[in-house]
Amino acid sequence: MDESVQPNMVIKSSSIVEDYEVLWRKSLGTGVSGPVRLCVKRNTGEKYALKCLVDSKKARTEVLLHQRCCPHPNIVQIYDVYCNSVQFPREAVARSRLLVVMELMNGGELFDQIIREKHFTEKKAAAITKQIVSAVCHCHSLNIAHRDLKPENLLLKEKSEDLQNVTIKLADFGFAKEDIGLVTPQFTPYYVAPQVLEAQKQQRLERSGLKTPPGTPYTYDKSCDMWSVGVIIYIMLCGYPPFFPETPSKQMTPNMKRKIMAGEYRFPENEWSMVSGMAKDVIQRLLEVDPVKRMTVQEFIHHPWLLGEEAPELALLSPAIMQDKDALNEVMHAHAQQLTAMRTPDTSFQLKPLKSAENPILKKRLKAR
Ligand SMILES: Nc1ncnc2c1ncn2[C@@H]1O[C@H](COP(=O)(O)OP(=O)(O)OP(=O)(O)O)[C@@H](O)[C@H]1O
Repeated sequence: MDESVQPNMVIKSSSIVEDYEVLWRKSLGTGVSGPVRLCVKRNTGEKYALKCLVDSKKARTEVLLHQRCCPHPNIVQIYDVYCNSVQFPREAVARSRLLVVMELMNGGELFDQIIREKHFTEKKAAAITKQIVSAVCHCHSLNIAHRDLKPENLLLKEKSEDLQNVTIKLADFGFAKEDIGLVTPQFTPYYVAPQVLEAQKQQRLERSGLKTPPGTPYTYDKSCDMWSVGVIIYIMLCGYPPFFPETPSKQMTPNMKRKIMAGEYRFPENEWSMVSGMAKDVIQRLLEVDPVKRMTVQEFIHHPWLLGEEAPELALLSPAIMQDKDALNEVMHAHAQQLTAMRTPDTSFQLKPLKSAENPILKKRLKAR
């Protein structure tokens, strides 16, 4: 048998070069897992993007969850996956790698296109958001949280003069997670207690053979995706992020964490006076501190702002502000850091086992048992 099969995933063990010509030196972009390369299907001449991942449980989860979310018009499509032994120059030995053939996104990253826009308006920002939300809605309805929603992972199908007509797709499922709300109780911050209850309810439903209804349940990881969408909209509308450190910093400062936890951000008059109240309402609901109260994707998809009917046609200041490449890189770095912080379980909230409690009243009670 040529293929190893996991539910929803077919991995070919035949050599990729039989089917595709891989242009190993042609990098389309680089991430932590190395360059994404160009490849051409031999029997059609069609071009694709190729991501090479060292074979591991994590890599297989990435591919599996990405494939589960395909096909969708706003998610980068996976066409083929191979598991081949590959040795790159400067490597001592060959390594088993997953070679993921994806649709080619020729238009680059979303923010690079926004910078080039001559007349970027709130209406366009709403149209872009609609596509992003459609992708997120699809993932969440399958109980998959993306957890790495950042501008670098929003790719354009092709280059265009006008963002209004371009298809935007979500890429990179490297941090995606099946999210049915199974949060280990000892790592659960107190404020997410309702979702633990919800998760337990869902577990009971699943055990009894009932399927999880689409769009539910509410869970922490999904709410993080919504927070990210809020940050991305905020930046599109004004050109800078809602939360930023006073001085440039490579690390996430305690003060930054405090600001995020307290929802401490503003709508400075200079850039925001030209933005509608409806857009601000959307941002406020997405940057809501309490993940339980934060707007879900199901709620957002019906929000009138997404229709863009009442959005002003005024040219926003954001493209000009984002042209400062260093500042923009700092913005993207800060957002990536914030996402990392959100993905890390907060061990400071670990609940002590009852037996090790120092509380004298508890000790007395335990003795009396
Ligand atoms: N389908 C595609 N078509 C064209 N370019 C792509 C495609 N997928 C990825 N790229 C380019 O390659 C870059 C890295 O891709 P990707 O984010 O999937 O890799 P990664 O190693 O997981 O990165 P990260 O460091 O963001 O986790 C992207 O930012 C983009 O510029």
